[in-house]
Amino acid sequence: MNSDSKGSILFVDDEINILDALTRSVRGLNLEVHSANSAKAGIAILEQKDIDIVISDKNMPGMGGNEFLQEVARRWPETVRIMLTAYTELDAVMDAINTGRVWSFMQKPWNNDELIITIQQAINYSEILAERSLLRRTLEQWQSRRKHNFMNFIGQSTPMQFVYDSVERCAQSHASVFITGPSGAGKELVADAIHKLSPRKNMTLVSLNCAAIPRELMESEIFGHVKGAFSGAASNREGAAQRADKGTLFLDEIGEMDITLQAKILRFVQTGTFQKVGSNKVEKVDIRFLSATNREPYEAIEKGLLREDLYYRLNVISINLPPLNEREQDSIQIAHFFLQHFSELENKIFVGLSSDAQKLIQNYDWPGNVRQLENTIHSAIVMSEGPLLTAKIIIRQLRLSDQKVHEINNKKKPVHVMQGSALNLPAVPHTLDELFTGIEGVRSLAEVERAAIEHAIAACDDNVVKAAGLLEVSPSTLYRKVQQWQD
Ligand SMILES: Nc1ncnc2c1ncn2[C@@H]1O[C@H](COP(=O)(O)OP(=O)(O)OP(=O)(O)O)[C@@H](O)[C@H]1O
Repeated sequence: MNSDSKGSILFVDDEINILDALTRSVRGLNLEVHSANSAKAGIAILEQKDIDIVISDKNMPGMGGNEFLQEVARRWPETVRIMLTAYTELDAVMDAINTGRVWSFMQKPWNNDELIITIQQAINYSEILAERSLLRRTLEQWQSRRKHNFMNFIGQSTPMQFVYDSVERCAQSHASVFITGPSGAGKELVADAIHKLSPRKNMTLVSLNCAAIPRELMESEIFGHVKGAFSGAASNREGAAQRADKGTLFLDEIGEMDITLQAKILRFVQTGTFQKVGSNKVEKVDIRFLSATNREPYEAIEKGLLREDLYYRLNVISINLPPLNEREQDSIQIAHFFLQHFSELENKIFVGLSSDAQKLIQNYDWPGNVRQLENTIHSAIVMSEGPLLTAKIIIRQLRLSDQKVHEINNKKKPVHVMQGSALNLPAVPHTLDELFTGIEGVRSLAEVERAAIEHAIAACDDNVVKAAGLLEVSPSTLYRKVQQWQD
């Protein structure tokens, strides 16, 4: 196609004077025009050129228009196909539209204005098809690169793909990483994955939970102490700093660390040097720092729980873990994984989750995130017998009231466009009544149109020609629209 033409068109007809007339009719449209006097010659052109629109006669010697357009649909599905027919064979043309061979039709003798409008609509449709196909290819590529599981993580949701990507990207560097996310969402798992994928993987990852260690012991836990540094310090002791030398130090719940100790940590992070408690000797180590909090960092800074300068030092790269209830279908996958894991561990025979259990797991909020799901499945397996893990067992473990169960069961989770490898059409209300209720009932015109058409077709017992009559549009317009939603 030449670069400034608006598209390319191929006319196929066994009558040369028709081909000439068609070519003349589209002269003003700035199209690259090809013509062929048989289906065979048309296919030869399609094999060589990039054709956007094909207009073919229906009745030709040799391969007829029907068969020809079927072949075009099979081999060049993105070429828009229009049938030209001298007869009012509406049923045959409808069948061709219905089965996707044909997008629209023109009757011979044609009206020139109508022909131009149909071709202009076909050009627009062809552009939509090209854009959609590019989008589909991009999504498919992205989908195929999606990680189903990553390191010790289960889950293939979109937000987790970002987490996996960030972990992979930052692991190789020396940069400090600050991990945020609610309790039990997998922050420690992130730290572990970064260390295992880093050049430091053969050295030690030392994890310190700042919330679990008493404040007065924390400094000694990190830097170690010398004999007699404080009462009870009966001998020299190495701290996490020394153990993590050439490796990684993970400071979990950093917002719980004593604020005065945070000043020492800042110096340690800046210089890599420290002194054991009770010692004047300055020691130097080579450490990569990872830290985490389940608090909102800026709130912790405002409340005076986290030093701002320390936060900026530790937060060269940030990774945020989404709560479990924002991870599409991950909760079901994780539940299956733990079901198998704990069945083996506890020597029980559980083969799967019942459908009501899956619905409950999918709709429940899991305030304690993956840890709560893990513990719930574990306790459910211990406290019951297989072979199916049912909603009833989970409800008992979670101690949910009837009211809560009712709320969970009636919750509507958002529809996720990508599931498995197929692309699902977004859900659209199927009746007009479902549309117009309050401000939330305001819909796009496309949705309203689709609902009106679906309503008409259903009301006419799937008789499209009758529905088209009631809607005052042509049946081919209706077929075209229905076909577009299905593509
Ligand atoms: N995506 C996941 N797939 C499988 N297991 C997971 C996943 N995320 C977390 N877990 C498991 O859930 C439990 C809690 O994870 P982890 O300790 O990493 O959470 P956390 O965010 O560090 O929690 P806290 O804020 O309480 O320290 C662990 O047993 C971990 O192995």
